[in-house]
Amino acid sequence: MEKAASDADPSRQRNGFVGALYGEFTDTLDDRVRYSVSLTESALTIQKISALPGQTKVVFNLSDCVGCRARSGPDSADVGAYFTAYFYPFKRRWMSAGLTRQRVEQCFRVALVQDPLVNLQEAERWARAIRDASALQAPRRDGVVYTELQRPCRTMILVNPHSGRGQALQLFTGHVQGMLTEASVPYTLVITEHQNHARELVKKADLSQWDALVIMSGDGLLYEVINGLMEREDWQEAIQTPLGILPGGSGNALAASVHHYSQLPPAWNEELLLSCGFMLCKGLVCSLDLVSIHLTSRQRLFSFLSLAWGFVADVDIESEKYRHVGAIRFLMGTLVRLAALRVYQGRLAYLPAKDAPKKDKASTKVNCSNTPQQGLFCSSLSCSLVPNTSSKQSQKCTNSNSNTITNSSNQAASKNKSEGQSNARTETLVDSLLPDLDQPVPEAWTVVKEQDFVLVLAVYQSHLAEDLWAAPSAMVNDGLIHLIYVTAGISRPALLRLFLAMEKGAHLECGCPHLVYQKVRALRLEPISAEGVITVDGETVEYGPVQAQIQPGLARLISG
Ligand SMILES: Nc1ncnc2c1ncn2[C@@H]1O[C@H](COP(=O)(O)OP(=O)(O)OP(=O)(O)O)[C@@H](O)[C@H]1O
Repeated sequence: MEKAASDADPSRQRNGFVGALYGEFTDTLDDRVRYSVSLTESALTIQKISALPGQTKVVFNLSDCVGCRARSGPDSADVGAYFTAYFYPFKRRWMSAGLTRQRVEQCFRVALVQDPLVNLQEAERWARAIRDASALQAPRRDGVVYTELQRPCRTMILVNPHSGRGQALQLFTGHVQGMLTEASVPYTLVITEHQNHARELVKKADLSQWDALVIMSGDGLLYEVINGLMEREDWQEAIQTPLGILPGGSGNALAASVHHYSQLPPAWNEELLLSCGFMLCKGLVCSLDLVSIHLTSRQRLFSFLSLAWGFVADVDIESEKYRHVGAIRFLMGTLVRLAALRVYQGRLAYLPAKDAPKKDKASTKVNCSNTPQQGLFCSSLSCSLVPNTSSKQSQKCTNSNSNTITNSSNQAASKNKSEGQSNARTETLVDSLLPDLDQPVPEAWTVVKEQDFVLVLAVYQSHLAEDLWAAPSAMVNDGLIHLIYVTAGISRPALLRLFLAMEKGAHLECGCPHLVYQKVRALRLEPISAEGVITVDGETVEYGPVQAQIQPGLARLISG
């Protein structure tokens, strides 16, 4: 029998949570087993009544709860009603070390009176109170600014049925669908039919119908969605649509990064999927850095993960044929490419981030003392908005592979002139740190002396794949491009050691003289080698000169 429900007492309201609840309910299978159940703003405590001495109560943190649902009895003979709370607390893995989220449900029978409707109302009251309290108890990290997803969150879930080992749809139905139902997240499943299907769809979609766009695939599908959103006339608003990631690919770099940011023990495969599903149900949203990438044909792309050239890009593309083996495809690709190790010739320059170390053994910092470049070291949003008619858009491409990286003091500065101009209807995002691709880089940039590389990798999330912790200090919105390059001369064993160390994020501490790591805000790469592969977020793009700049916090990501 319920003893003290205080939902009407406003003095007990805090942060939207309405008072504590206490009740006594029976077991769903055995009426003789009774439980006392109490709900506070942070926990649900359950104790068996007349428990034997030594039997302790069970406490569930509401930060682990995704939802609670009420229902009436299965048939008219049962006057009782039921409510079930769904938790995903950390538990020790079966047969292996470490902790992982595991599903636990707690179901109670409410039979206060003989009137089934009254019992149902009581069950619903409990379910609502548990849901409301749980929504306020999402696991948050200190120092991260979150907003909360709209509730109920109308979610479009895009699934690429061919991603990874071709099991994304089965993984969704097996591991995520039930969780979303438990969390009362209404969703519409869209199964992509071809490449660029998702891109075209989000480009034309009525986004007022959706509170979140979630991708159940590898990183390639999210890349499509982000670029589709940025191609819209209303891109400024569109790119604010919260994005979510559920790992269904073979790399799953963003999913691994998001899991890592939430400071949880490492997780792979289905455990990683469960973790990302849990974050989706909890519905916290933070900002996500994007990187604006300019190709030689003037095409502009938006990237959330990486820009790669050389070894990493080759392995990514060449290992596509091993995708049926899952994440291990990268190791197989690495071994194959190591056997045929290549040197890639090109020029590299970058704009160091303000707090980057001043000295870099492998780089030449060009004197910039007499040029007013402060504007280039923006610590906040380094973009501006100009009408679509901007001359930048209409300029003809005169660039080629023979372009030479040199420094110039006036290029980016002249770009800054356009800052502040805007047109409410069609605005274009301007990359104020970047000169035109056919112009020299500004003087504040560092031009790398070496021209023989094994790899150049710009990454803006912590992970490049589930087991490749490429940029250990990277955060979802740190406003930084983490530039890693390896110069020619590295031995095969040393390169293999680097990749093996990357599994634990230890490659930067290997003391490898060929590896350089820099935090930057913009970069330019000009391949000299006639043939090669450049990838953006794991997708092949046009080969040739390319430059990029960070656009801090341009998008929004469901995170934890
Ligand atoms: N139905 C589809 N048929 C064929 N290609 C698709 C389809 N849906 C999406 N694609 C494309 O497939 C490519 C790979 O998708 P995605 O990166 O999401 O999966 P993946 O390559 O298996 O994952 P990962 O990048 O983690 O290895 C992307 O270029 C995407 O645009």
